[in-house]
Amino acid sequence: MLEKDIKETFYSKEEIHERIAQLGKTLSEDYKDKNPLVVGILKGAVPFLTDLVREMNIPLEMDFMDVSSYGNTTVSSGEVKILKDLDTVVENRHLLIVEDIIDSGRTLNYLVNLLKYRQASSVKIVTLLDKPDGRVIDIEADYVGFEVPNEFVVGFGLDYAERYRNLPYIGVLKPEVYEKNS
Ligand SMILES: O=P(O)(O)OC[C@H]1O[C@H](OP(=O)(O)OP(=O)(O)O)[C@H](O)[C@@H]1O
Ligand code: HPA
Ligand SMILES: [Mg+2]
Repeated sequence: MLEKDIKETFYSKEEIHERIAQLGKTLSEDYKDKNPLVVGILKGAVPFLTDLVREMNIPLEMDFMDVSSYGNTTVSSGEVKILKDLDTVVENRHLLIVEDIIDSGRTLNYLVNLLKYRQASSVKIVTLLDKPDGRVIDIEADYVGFEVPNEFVVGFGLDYAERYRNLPYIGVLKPEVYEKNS
């Protein structure tokens, strides 16, 4: 059903699960005595976060924020809005922001500045995907799953017009899918 809209697969289900297991192991070592607050950015980070925390065999807490800069398009508007804030006080906490992708860098730049301003002890980023050629703001993740080329990718949390988040792998859509929508 969903497969018929996909032109090419970049990372398979198996490759993604293997990489998440490695990241979880590294993070378990780096955060073992820190009781980190794992901050998931809705909605794209949900599939990655739920798999990642189950590979982290240490005490941790979770909270979620919803910010938006894309709406239903493939181009960032440049403006970041908070749609849902954290419930947790972050002062003196070690924060690990979990994202599905860093593209322009605007979302994460905004979030890192905000959470540092709120006096977190440390703020680090783990992202499933990094699209370095999309960058408009100079920001890097501390932990990266995979690099992707400068194309609009979907799957494993990443959407096009709210669809394809439940695809269990990462790929690109056939051009006619966009044509149907425009
Ligand atoms: O580096 P950037 O150019 O800022 O892009 C990355 C952000 O954009 C997407 O979120 P979006 O705002 O589309 O919300 P969603 O996660 O609900 O799809 C993605 O999940 C990242 O949060
Ligand atoms: O390539 C992308 N795909 C889906 N959502 C995104 N948000 C930023 N970049 C992307
Ligand atoms: Mg999106």
